[in-house]
Order: sequence, then structure tokens, then C-alpha cells
Amino acid sequence: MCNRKASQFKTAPSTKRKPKSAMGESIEPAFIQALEHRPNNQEDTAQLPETIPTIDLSLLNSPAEPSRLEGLVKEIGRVCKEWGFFQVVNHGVPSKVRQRMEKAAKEFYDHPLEEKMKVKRDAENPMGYHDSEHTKNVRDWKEVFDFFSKEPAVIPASEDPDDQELRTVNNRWPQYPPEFREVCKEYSAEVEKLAYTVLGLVSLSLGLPADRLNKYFTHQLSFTRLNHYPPCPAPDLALGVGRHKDAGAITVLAQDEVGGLEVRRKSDGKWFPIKPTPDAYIINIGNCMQVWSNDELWSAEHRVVVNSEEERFSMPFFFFPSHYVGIKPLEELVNNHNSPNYKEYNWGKFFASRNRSDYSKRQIENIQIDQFKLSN
Ligand SMILES: O=C(O)CCC(=O)C(=O)O
Ligand SMILES: [Fe+2]
Repeated sequence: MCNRKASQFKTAPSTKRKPKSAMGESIEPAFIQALEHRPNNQEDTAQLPETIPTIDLSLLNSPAEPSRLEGLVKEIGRVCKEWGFFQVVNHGVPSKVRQRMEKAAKEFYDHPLEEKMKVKRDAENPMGYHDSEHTKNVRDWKEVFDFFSKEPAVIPASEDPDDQELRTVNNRWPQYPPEFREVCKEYSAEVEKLAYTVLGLVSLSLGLPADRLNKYFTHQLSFTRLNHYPPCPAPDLALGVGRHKDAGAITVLAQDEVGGLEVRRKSDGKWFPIKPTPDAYIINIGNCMQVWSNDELWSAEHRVVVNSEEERFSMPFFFFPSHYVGIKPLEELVNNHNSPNYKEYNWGKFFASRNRSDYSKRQIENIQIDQFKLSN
């Protein structure tokens, strides 16, 4: 892989007061993580040669014995509870489609910044190119391109709960590479199929019908993000993406062979590297699913570590409900002995609030599901 450097990710002119990386480089202060959140903090990082559970979906493609399907569902329930992260193989997404998407993403990022800025996202339309996303108010060492799976998408015009106005938005498409739009559409259609398959299996694992949650996605706000992490001169000070939980139902992620994704292990809170497996998809439970399941399933915190040698690419598909869906623990899963842990929140308003806070740096932390937690 070549070693391109995105010119907008600048190292800071050296001054005595800025923290210096172990590599002797200093970077813009906006990228620098607080001490306790910096990567490679030995105490904080698991060193085990273990990897997250791998689930083989091949039996879904053949007439399966009911007992094997039951075993698969049980295993998915277990890993969603214990890890909130797993990878799938024999998932049905054609390798060719993924390769075409990877190639087009690289070509897009290879273009000069001024070309990418032609499709820059803004406060009205959250889709397109962005190179200064902040996670928990620290700038991420990455550039992104986002596109909705279904367009036009209908989203609330603002995060204000009293504002009923809606906005209709379309994707922004760059002129280069010329096949970009078509390749993106083909890719997201395939990954969306996988997302529905996983949604069905997770529903079954909760004792619900396989299609129980499908109705929440009729006007889905799902989008695919093409992440590019340029080599970083101070990988001990910055992160590609700061620690966070994904907000949606589930995420279906393709990562390249470089590595850098880490999940905070539920059992001991240590950061745990997720080694790349060629052609596999990483699935993680998002906040909506944790709330629907009334905390039966776990939305795990994760982050991305960067390195000074190689650029890295990844492609998450965020499976997001329609704007009008109210997210709350499912009625079938609560009763007198198991009361709801969350009050209902509107997905569209949550989405709008996250977008605004992604767009500009804020004084307060991003909206979190903990804000809807009920004290039982
Ligand atoms: O790049 C990765 O592996 C993960 C990115 C991620 O967590 C995100 O974009 O939400
Ligand atoms: Fe994420």
C-alpha cells in the first residue's frame, strides 16, 4: 500500500509548550487526546492473542436443519450480550462488489482537497465529504465521505423537539471517479441485505419473530461511511476515531488489512484490538438495539488507533431507523419483573442532534442514550 499523506492533516509548527509525540513530532492541538484516552496505554490495553467471535452464516444459504439454525441464533445472542461485536464470514456480500467499492473510495481520496471540498457536507445536508469530525470534542485523524442508502431521505429540519419541520435531502456525488455513484449504490444495496439478515437473527435471539424490527426501517436513514485514515506522525497522541458507541441499530463494517480498530471489552473494560480478517464483516450492536432489548444486548465502546506508516480505509454501514420511529424497550421484553430501563426518544431528533454536534465542535458532550435512562 502506498504511503500518501493528506495535506490538510497538518503537523503543528514546533513550539516548546505543545505535547510532543514519542516520535518527536507535534501535531495540531485539536487532535490531541487527553492523557487517559491516548492509545497504547499499557495498563488499559489487552494483550491477548484472542480475536472477537467469528460466526459462519453459510448455513443460511442452504436448507438448514432447524437445530443448526437454533445453534446459530443462540451463539449470536451470546456474543451480542457478552461482546456486542462479532465478525461474519460466508455472509453473501460478493467480494467483487466490495473490491469495486474499496477501489472507488481510494480513487476519490486520491483527488486534491479542492475537488473533495466540492461535495463537502454542511449544516443542512449531513451527507458528503468532511475532514474535521470531532468525537467527544477532540478532532479525529481521518476524512470521511457519507451517503444515504435511500434517497431522498427525510430528516427533521432541526434538533429542536418543538420544531415539526422536515427536510428532504439527497446525496452529494463527486464528479470523480465517474463510476463512484453507481459503485456506492451497488455496495450499499448488498450490505443492507446483510444488515437485514443480521437484524432477523438478532430478533430471533431475543425470542421475537425474525421480522419484528423491520417496520422501523421503512424510510430508513441508514448511510455508508467511507473512512480514510492517513498516516499520522504522532499516533501516540491522536486517534482515528475517538472512543464512542454507534447510535443506530447495528453497524456492518468492512476494514482493510491494516488494523487499528479496538473494542472496549465488556468483561474487564480493556481495549481489545480487532484483527482484520480478509473479506469478513464486523457487526456491532448499536444503541437502538441496546435500548430495544432493554439492556439484554450490549452496544460496546470502540475507537480507532492510527499509525505513522500506513494509511487505512474502512467502510461502516450504519443501519438507522426512519426519522419518526420512537426508540424504547420493546413491549414484549418488559413486564412487571423487568421494567423498561429507558424512556422513549425520537430517532430523527437524535439523528439531527448528532449531526449538528458532528458538524461543529460543541461545549457539551454529544447526546448519549444514558440521557434517556430511567432509574428503576
Ligand atoms: O474504522 C473503523 O474500523 C471503525 C470506524 C467507526 O467506528 C465509525 O466510523 O463509527
Ligand atoms: Fe463506530
